[in-house]
This record gives sequence, structure tokens and C-alpha cells, in this order.
Amino acid sequence: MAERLPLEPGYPQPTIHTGAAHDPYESYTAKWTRADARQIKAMSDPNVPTGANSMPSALTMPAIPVSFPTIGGTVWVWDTWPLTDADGNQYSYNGWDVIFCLTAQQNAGYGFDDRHVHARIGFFYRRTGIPESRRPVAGGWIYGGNVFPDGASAQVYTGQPYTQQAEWSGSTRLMQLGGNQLTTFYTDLAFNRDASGGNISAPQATITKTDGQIHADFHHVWFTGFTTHTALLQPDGVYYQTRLQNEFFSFRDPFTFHDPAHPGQTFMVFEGNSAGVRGETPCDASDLGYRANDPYAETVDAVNTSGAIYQRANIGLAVATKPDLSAWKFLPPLVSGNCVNDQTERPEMHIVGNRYYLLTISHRTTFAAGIDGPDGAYGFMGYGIRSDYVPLNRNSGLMLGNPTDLNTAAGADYAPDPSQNPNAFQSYSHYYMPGSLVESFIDTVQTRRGGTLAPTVQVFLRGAGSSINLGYGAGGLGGYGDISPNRINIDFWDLIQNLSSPTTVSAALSAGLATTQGASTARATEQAARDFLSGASVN
Ligand SMILES: OC[C@H]1O[C@@](CO)(OC[C@@]2(O[C@H]3O[C@H](CO)[C@@H](O)[C@H](O)[C@H]3O)O[C@H](CO)[C@@H](O)[C@@H]2O)[C@@H](O)[C@@H]1O
Repeated sequence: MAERLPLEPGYPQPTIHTGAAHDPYESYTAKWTRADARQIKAMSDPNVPTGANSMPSALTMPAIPVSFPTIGGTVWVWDTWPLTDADGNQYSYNGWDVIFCLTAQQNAGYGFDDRHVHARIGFFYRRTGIPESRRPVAGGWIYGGNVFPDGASAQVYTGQPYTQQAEWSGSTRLMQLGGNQLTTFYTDLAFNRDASGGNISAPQATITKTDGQIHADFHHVWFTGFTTHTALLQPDGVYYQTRLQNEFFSFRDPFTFHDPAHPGQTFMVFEGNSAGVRGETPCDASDLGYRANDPYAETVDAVNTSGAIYQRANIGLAVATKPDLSAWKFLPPLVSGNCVNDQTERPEMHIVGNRYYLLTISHRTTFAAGIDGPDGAYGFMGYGIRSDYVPLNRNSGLMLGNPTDLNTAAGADYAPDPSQNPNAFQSYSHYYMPGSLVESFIDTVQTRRGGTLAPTVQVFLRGAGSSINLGYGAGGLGGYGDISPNRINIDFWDLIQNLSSPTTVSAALSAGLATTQGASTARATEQAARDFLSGASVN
């Protein structure tokens, strides 16, 4: 890593990271250090040689107008993920784009900020291939309802003393090209309420798997299955903090992936906290990461007594131990942010050539005492699943922040000061897609609450840096809810079985599709069905 000289007044030199790869099974956890994260503030400080008067525009999402359109319907929408394979490719299924979203009913007697405890995984769909310019303003998504049958996700807690349960983020994988079998990995959350309606004690969080099938005809998309929910992981207290160690623990957001360097294995990254009893597990010099004799270094004692001891985010790793992905074992965390931040949420792994990008999201309010940064997406670059990850962009870790003046007080993360930071919480839960596109949801613009899909933006990853494409869409903001597939999956037999009229069945037969059974290759089947679809009249 290049040295940065001279020392910037008030800010330390960042930690030296090499990006070097380690074995995934090795006990090595890269650090997002305080020396690194303090570079976020340095970048916006006009008093340092390389600082600016605000967050750099290359790392800042342009302001979303308060007049944003909404996806419509009866549910709030937040964390969203498309239908993908384990390599992150996004699929159109039988001619439909499909997305999965955390959703909560809008008119059920609770407010937007209480949505988390009512969350269900819902789905939306729209026809594939319509140019963005011809889609309705909020993407033209049609709400399809909940993915899992009512009550199915509660079975994970059968016989346990919880009175309420919710479905939190995860990922949904197409298990075989040409088929309709899906596996959803998600966070099954359970808790009790006290008399005032709040939570009694910490929720329990279980990373869970459930299998189902997607179906489509020419009118709509629907699901079957998802009736059996298998608990995969609860925190172990060794690598990952438990609810008994910290009632505010984080353990959620599974994202599964394959690595060409480890064929035949399935890995999962997830949001965790470093194990240890809250407030009794101090940080050490490696968490702070200061170079020797840096005049802007803090002492370990000063950091631990500042309150920063309570922030212990990590990005966890697990590996499947059964081919049907029904059993997993923990591996040591990939990255920790002890005394830096308390939440590294919805982590994703993107492998581009020999570079491994570990991306995550975080809040301004979850940074530790003495560190500041905007709500948004953060990232790290290494040369293997387990690496000495380099935090992106001058080691700060910041990849894409909401427009935020870090010289103003943080405040509550759901209540921006419209006069100072009207867009500081405009979007959250950024998800990186093929084509360097990033989708997210709108939380709050000025004082208007969102619960709808944000404009998609484009962020290029280059080495250990990134930059938003301000030429994308209008001034850097693309379409609202522009989440498009880069691959097509046709399940011919699902399509044929679900055609809605005999005329269309005979059209399919006369198009030669039936002859593909048994005789033709999967490629020919796909091509025939694709030809048929493109010539079909849809309504
Ligand atoms: O709904 C839970 C899923 O959402 C995720 C990522 O978006 O967790 C987000 C989190 O933050 C929300 O609450 C914040 C505080 O109210 C609010 O400022 C923010 O806008 C919200 O997105 O939700 C939990 C519970 O409130 C909180 O700990 C997180 O920071 C994801 O990790 C969950 O699966």
C-alpha cells in the first residue's frame, strides 16, 4: 500500500493491509481498524491536504428528490434481493423479473419504524425485457404476496417460548439452470413483547433454509413449497456473539456463494458480532491499527473507556457440510470492526477475476465513539475468500454514502435534520448487482418516509477503490427499482404445464417445443422456449 505523506493534521495513517489470501479454514480475521475508519472523516475535512469540504462525490449517492415515486400497493418494502444463482447472476424466470423484499403491511396499526418485527419475505415481478424508459416510474413491479405459507417460518421455534416472529434478510438461489427449484436462506427472528409492546429481552436469530419452487404462466408468478424450514446456525459465542453475551447482538443476513478456487463447496457470509460479553471484552492494539509513532494514534485504554468497546461488528463465514446445504459449520470471521462499528449488515461476496470484494452496509449511528461515517455501503478487497482485506478508498471502507455533512451531529438514524442533512438517511440496504449496478430502498428524504425502492446507481470497483458513475441515469440516479436480470432461465415444463389456454398449448406444441423432450440438449430447449416467448402474445 502506498504511503501517504505528509501526515494529515489530526488524522492517523491508515493500517497497512496487503490483501494477501489465506486459507478459508485458517484462523485469520482481517481488521477494519480505527486508523482505517478515521480516514472517512479525513476525506471530508477541508483542513487536510487531501480532504474536501464534504464527502467526495465519487463516494456519494446523489440526492434523491423528496418527490420520489413509490412502488405502490399495500406494503412497505425495504431489504431487497433478486433471484440469483450462487455466483450472483440474476435470472429472468420464464419471461419474468422476480425480486424478494422484506415487506410489512402499511395499514395494520403500526408505524414504519416498527416494521422490522412484522417483516415477511414478499415478492414482486414484472415482465422481462421492457426498456427502462418504457416502464412505469417505480419500475412497474407487481406485488405477489408472501413467499412462505403463513406460519411456516414459525416452525423453527416450535416448543420455544416466543410469542412473535419475523422473517429478515437473506438470499434466494436458483438451484439448477433450466429448473424451478429454489432455496431461500434467511434470518428467522423470534422474540417476546412486554406490556408496552416493546421486546422483552433480546430476540433469537436463526439462519434458516427452506426449499420451494417458482412457477409462472403468461399472467403471473407464484411459488409452491417453502413448507419445511431448517434451522442452520445460531451464534456460537466463540466466534460470534450470542444474545446471552449481548442483548443487542447481530446475527443475520445470510448470503451464499461459490468460489472457483474451492469447487464443490458452498460458503456463506453473514452479519455477526465478535464474541464476548458486552462491555467486558476490550479491544486491543490490532483493532486500533495505528502505526508506530503515529502522532494521531489513540491509546487502547482511552478507546476502551470511550464507549467504543460496545461496537464489535464482524462479517462471518460458514461452509456447508452436506450437499443439500442443510448443515453448516462456522469458520472464523472474515473481517472484524471491533471498536469501529457495531453493524456490518447484509454482507455480499463478489469475485471478479482474482479480486474478492466483500461488501456490506452500515449506519452512521452504529459507528463507535470517535468515528463517523455516513449511512451506506462499505467494502473491502482481498485476493481470496479469507484475505488481509484492504478497506476500499484510502482504507476508509466507504464505498457509497448518503449525502451527509459529517461536521453535523449524527442524531437518530430515522430522523434527519432537514435543514442540515435532508438526505443523510435517503437510502439503505444497498445490494451490488451485475453490471456494477446497486439497488437499495428509500428510508427517509427530508421528513418523508419511504418504504419503496430507490433509484439504482452504478458503482465501479477498481482495485481497492470505487467510484459512482455520475453519468448513469439522470445525474447518477437510474430508474427507481431498476433491478434487471443478466441471465434467462426457462423451465420449459413448468411453462407448458402452466399455460392457461389450450390455444397457447397448441401454439407451444406447433412451435416445436414438445419435440425437445428427451431428444434435444438443454440449450435447444431453452432456445426454443425463448423463441416461443418472444413470439407469444402476452396480456
Ligand atoms: O429489518 C431487518 C433487516 O434490515 C437490516 C438491513 O436493512 O437491518 C436494518 C436495521 O436497521 C433498521 O432500523 C434502523 C433503526 O430503526 C433504521 O435506522 C434503519 O433505517 C432500518 O433499516 O434493522 C435492525 C432492527 O431495527 C437494526 O438493528 C438494523 O440496523 C438487516 O440487517 C435485517 O435483516
